[in-house]
Amino acid sequence: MVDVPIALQFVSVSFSYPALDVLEDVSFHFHSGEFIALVGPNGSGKTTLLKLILGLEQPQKGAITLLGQNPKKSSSLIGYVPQHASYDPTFPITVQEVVRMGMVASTGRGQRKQELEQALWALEQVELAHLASRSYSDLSGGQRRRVLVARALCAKPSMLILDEPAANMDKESERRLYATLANLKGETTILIVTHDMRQVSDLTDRVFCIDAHKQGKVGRTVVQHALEDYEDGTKRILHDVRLSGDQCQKEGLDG
Ligand SMILES: Nc1ncnc2c1ncn2[C@@H]1O[C@H](COP(=O)(O)OP(=O)(O)OP(=O)(O)O)[C@@H](O)[C@H]1O
Repeated sequence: MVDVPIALQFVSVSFSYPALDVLEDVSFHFHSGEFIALVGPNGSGKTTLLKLILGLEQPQKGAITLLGQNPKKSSSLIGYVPQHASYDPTFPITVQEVVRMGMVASTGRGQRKQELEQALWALEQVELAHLASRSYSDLSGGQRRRVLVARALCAKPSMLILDEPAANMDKESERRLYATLANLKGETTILIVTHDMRQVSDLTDRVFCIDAHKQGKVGRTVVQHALEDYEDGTKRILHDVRLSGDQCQKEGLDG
């Protein structure tokens, strides 16, 4: 496992908006193939951290490496599943067409057949291939979220980032979504961002919390906490057990 490459690394990163220090002296990393949860209370800086990962904002201090490069260069290797995707319900678009949007940048004309096959493959991953020709607006909220996962998977990303994936979902939709993610675990690096500070999915290898400020600092930092298995199949975040943000779960994985 020593050779598993680092997927994302923050080294002493600080970021402020003009009148607000959000993140200060943040260092953590995780490896390819890991299933990572990033949690933080409302307003703590989760979206800001995602923007930094996706290269949409630049840190004032420190360095971020995503898949071995500056995030601006590697963000095309990321499949991003937003919390909400705005759409016009009167616009007649099928499920398959929504999924194919995930490939707009990667394929040119004349590759329609390959695009269709890839879209179908992505829909199979989320167990919705049977709805490929259905209108997107006819789907339930939970099904739409899984279509967005398929859209992100379509371009075969190296890392999947999901923002509050189970927000407003019923239990059954949530179970199906996590069953999809369980199938992807290990093959794709997965980062899930949520504001639930108590627990994470049992698929989670490690959890990073956007936490209180380090002494003498104004912005928040990121701390790795230990996890404990709950009886209901989730994992509880042990806030009183802090691990170094650079401590890997597996012996010998570090570096
Ligand atoms: N463009 C901006 N300019 C100035 N301040 C901002 C900007 N975007 C966010 N903030 C502030 O930065 C802090 C962190 O915001 P951010 O959206 O990253 O938090 P969050 O953890 O994603 O919150 P939530 O869970 O509510 O979505 C908040 O205090 C927010 O008001």
